[in-house]
Parts: sequence; C-alpha cells; structure tokens
Amino acid sequence: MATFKDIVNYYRPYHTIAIFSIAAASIFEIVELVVPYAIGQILNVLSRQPVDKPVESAIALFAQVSGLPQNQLFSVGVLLGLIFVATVVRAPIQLWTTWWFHWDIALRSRRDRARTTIEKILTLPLEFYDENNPGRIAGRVARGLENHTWTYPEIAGQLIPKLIRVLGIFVIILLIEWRIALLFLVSFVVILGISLKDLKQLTEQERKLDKYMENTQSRTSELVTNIKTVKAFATEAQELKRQRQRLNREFKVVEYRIHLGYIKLATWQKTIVQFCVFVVLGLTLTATLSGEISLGHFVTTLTISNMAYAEMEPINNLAEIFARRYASMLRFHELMQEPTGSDAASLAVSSSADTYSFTGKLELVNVSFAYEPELPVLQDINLLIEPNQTVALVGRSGSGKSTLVKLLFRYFEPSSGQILIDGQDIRSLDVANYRRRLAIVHQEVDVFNGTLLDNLTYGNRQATFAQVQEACRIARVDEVIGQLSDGYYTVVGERGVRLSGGQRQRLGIARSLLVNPDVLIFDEATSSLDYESERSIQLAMRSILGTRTTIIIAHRLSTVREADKIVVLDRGKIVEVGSHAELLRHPGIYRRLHSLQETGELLS
Ligand SMILES: Nc1ncnc2c1ncn2[C@@H]1O[C@H](COP(=O)(O)OP(=O)(O)OP(=O)(O)O)[C@@H](O)[C@H]1O
Repeated sequence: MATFKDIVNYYRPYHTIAIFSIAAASIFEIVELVVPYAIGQILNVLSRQPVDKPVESAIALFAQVSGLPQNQLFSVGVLLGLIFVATVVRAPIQLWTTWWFHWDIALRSRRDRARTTIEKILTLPLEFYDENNPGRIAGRVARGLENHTWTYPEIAGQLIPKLIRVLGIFVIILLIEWRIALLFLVSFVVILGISLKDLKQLTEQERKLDKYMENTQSRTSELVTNIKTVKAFATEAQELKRQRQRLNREFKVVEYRIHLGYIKLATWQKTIVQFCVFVVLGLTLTATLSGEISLGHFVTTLTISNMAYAEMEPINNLAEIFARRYASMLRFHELMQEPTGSDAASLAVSSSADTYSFTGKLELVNVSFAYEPELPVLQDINLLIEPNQTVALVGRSGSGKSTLVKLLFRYFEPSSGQILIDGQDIRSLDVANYRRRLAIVHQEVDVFNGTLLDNLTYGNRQATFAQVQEACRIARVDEVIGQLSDGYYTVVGERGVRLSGGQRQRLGIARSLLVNPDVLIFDEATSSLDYESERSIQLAMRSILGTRTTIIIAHRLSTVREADKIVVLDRGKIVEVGSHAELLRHPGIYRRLHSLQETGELLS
C-alpha cells in the first residue's frame, strides 16, 4: 500500500538542493513583506510620527556612514532603498535560486523515475501482463509521472513558501497589535482545519475516480487492440453504450461528489476570509483612533493582513490540486511496489564472456506445476531430449504444451521437480544468459517498428550481413525481401509495411536463427496459413531440424511426422511418447488425433 511518504521519497535523491531552494523561496516570501512595512514607516516619516526603533537606528547608521544630514528626505531615501532591494534586486536572484531548482528537481526526478518505471515494466512477472492490459499500465505510469512533475514546483515553490509567509505575517502583526494577531491565528486555524478535513474526504473520492478512469482507459485500449473482433461481431454500439455508462459513472463522481465538494469548501472559506478581513479593518481602525497604533502601523497591518488572507485562495487552490493528484500518485507507487518477477532477467548488459554454450540436452525430472495451487497444470513430467533431437509436443488445447515451454524459459518455476540443461539445473544459471541460448518462434511473431533488418537482428545486433542473408535464405525470408521495394531496409511494423501471418512467422524463424540458439522452440501457427506460406515454413523448418535441439508445439501432422520423438500431453500428463509410426501402431490419443486430422479436423 503506497503512502504519502512514497510521494516524498520520489524526490529524495535531490533533498539537499530541495531544502536549499524551499528555504530560499520561503525567505524571499518574507522579504517581500518588507514593502508594506517600509511604506508604513514612510507614512510615519511623512506625517512626522515616530518610526520604529530598528528603523530609526538603521537610518542613523546610514547617515553616519554617508556623512549626510539625517532629515526627512534622507529617512525616506533609506526606506525607498530598502524597498528597491526587496523588489528590484530580489526578483532576478529569487528566480535563479528558487524556480530554477524547483523545476530542475522535478525534471530530474521525472527522468530518473521514468527510467525506474521502464525497469519495472521489464522485470514485472508475465502474470502481471496477463492481468493488466497495456492501456491500464501506460495510463497509470503516464498520469503518475506527470502529476509528480507538476506537483513538485507547486508544493515546493508555492505552497510551502506561502505558508511560511503567512507565518511571517502573523509574527509582524503580533509585534504591532496582539489582538489582531490572535484573530488572525484563530481564523487561519479554523480555515485550514476545515479545508484539511474536507480535502481528506475528497481525496477518497478522487481515488475512486482514478480507479474508474483507469477502467475506462483500459477498455478503450482494449477496443483499439481488439478492433477487428469488435468490427467482426458488429458490437460497436454495445461497446459505445458500455463506455458511455462508464463515463457517466465518472461524471457523477466528479460532478456531484468532487466538484460540488470543492465548491462547498470554497464557499465556506471565502465567507470566513471576507468576514475576517472586515473585522481586522474594524479592529485596526479602532486601535488607530484610540491612538494605540500609529498611522503607519495601521497601513502596514491592514495591507499585510489583506495579503495573508489573499494567500488563502492560492493556498487552498494548491492544496486542492494536490488532493486531485494524490490518488493517481499513490496508484503510481502501488505499481512501482509490485514485486519483481522471479523470471526477471538482470538489466545489466552482460559481456560476451558471460555467455553459455550448451549441447542442447534437456531433461525434465518429475516436473509439476500449477498457476493456482489447487489447479495442477503439469503433473510429474519426465522427459529426456537429446542434443539436436526434434521433439513435437502434441495434445488437446489446454493440455499444458505452452506452459511446459514457459517453464523451459523460466518464466515460471516448477512447483516440484527439476529442469536440467546439459545436466545443470536451469535455476542455477543466470536467467538472461540462459535465455539467450534459447529462441522461440511464437504463433504471432511480434514486429517492432523499424526496418526489416532491425527486426531480423533484434536478438543479435552483431550479426553480419552475410549471416542475416544466410538466415533469411534458410527461413525463406529472401522470398519476402525480393517483393519489397527497399529490401532489408523496408520499414515494417506500426508505421510501415504490414507483413502477413506467414511472412511474420518466417521473419521470426530467421530472427531466431540469427542468435544461433542451442534450443529452438517453434509454436506452430494454428491459423490457417495459405498453402504457399505453410509450405515455405515447412521447408524452412526442415532445413533446421537436426542442426540443434528443436521443440515444436505441433498443430499439423506434417511437421509432427518429421520429429524424432512425439510427446502427447493430456491434462498436464505425458500419456504417450514415441515416433509417428510407433504411436500410430497402438490405439491412443495420438492415433485418434491423427485420424481426426486426416478427416479434416485440426489437431488442436
Ligand atoms: N497465466 C495463467 N494463469 C492461470 N492459468 C493458466 C495461465 N496460462 C494457462 N493457464 C491454464 O493452464 C492450462 C494449460 O494451458 P496451456 O496454455 O499450457 O495449454 P496448451 O496446451 O498450450 O493449449 P493451446 O494449444 O490451446 O495453446 C489451461 O487450463 C489454461 O487455462
């Protein structure tokens, strides 16, 4: 659970400079108060009333140093000089010692935290991405970073210095007339007390709103990702209705709970403030008329107490803005506190000396696994895969084929049993270096925005052009390249040429070959590729088989036939193992699946 402390810690690395700039900003706020005070004193000089003792001593000192006569003109000149320093000289110094640093801290923290956010995104466990869609995550990160960035200069550069200024004003009034100071103190405590109480309640509503907004955003992002399905099922109107309901729910909270709450709060505050201003005017006038305070002090007290009450509005606005952002800032920290996945690879770039090299012998010993403890997905799997062997994993949908591959990649760890590569438990190996010796061609091959060449060398930027050409030849990507106007430099992905499913798969194969893996895993596409593409992929596969350990999650019998070993999984257990011919010889799941496919039905 994230707290206020996490928000403060966001800026922690810059705390020394933060203390300096906040202190400077506060001092300047106090220095500004010199102006109404000096004007009050000028008024006393002009009306020939006595000035305050410290002012009188300062004027006498200046007269002595300069050798000028200490008359009315000289006294006004000294006070004017004071005003000059407190305004004209102060302005540029204030900017460079405060605002520069407030934004500097905000922007530096943003850069640092954006980097830690990316680190977090790269190391969160895969399950997190199964449960949270990209829109939700991106929205939470963007709102969190943005709100932290804007909040810092407002709090450090405005809210805190303004509160200190109000304190300074209180001290000055106290020195002039304690009764007015008392009224001032009581009114501020009352106003701030009410504000804090109400803001606390409003923050709760903001939290609710932030959650609602995240849900809406998440659904919008899903609509973008799944737009083909939405269009195909013609559910646009339904989706629109659903989103409209969500937006209305958000509106109700924001309008009738939050906005109304803030307006009620402001109404209270403004009325109290105006009442207090009026009472201060009455009290100061009475004190002046009875001769208790001078004309100069009357002007000073009235001006600075008006200044203080005028600060109430920005102070409240800032507190309100903070309250509005508070929830999304906390939600950002909740994301940052998500535990890193046990499958997370090190983010340090390893040198080539760290790389492993395996023969590709894999052994699964009594491996069991469950996503949810009560629902076993793999049970007691024992399997030996010799170097350069081709093993096909076959079984109904949900039988655990992909899960087995996830365990091989160490995305998850077996609940019991061991997976060994060349006799070493994969848990004892550095996860990133181990994974670099494996490669997988997914059913849906991801294409990054960039040139085809960038995509091909994604796993191995050091690959030479000759190696790229060779991999493309084996994976039959050269046929694709021949059809593209810019060849290897054709831009593909989001802003480029769209590749077909078959072309993507071949790109995926070439990309995997370029890392020269010891174990290649191929998740055959179930989608009905056209005959040409399917044939190309099969030819590509055929030229790879036997060159390294290959595991195929097979959906087509044609590929399965070529495998040295076929492993049939059923409900998380290995039920049959053998070659195509062996398995066909006796009745079992494989023979049944085979006959189903022969009659035109899919294998899985
Ligand atoms: N992240 C997950 N969390 C919880 N359960 C999961 C998760 N992924 C898969 N499962 C469950 O594990 C079981 C095995 O799924 P798996 O994807 O390994 O099967 P599969 O044989 O590869 O299926 P298919 O051929 O359809 O891809 C299924 O019951 C599935 O619902």
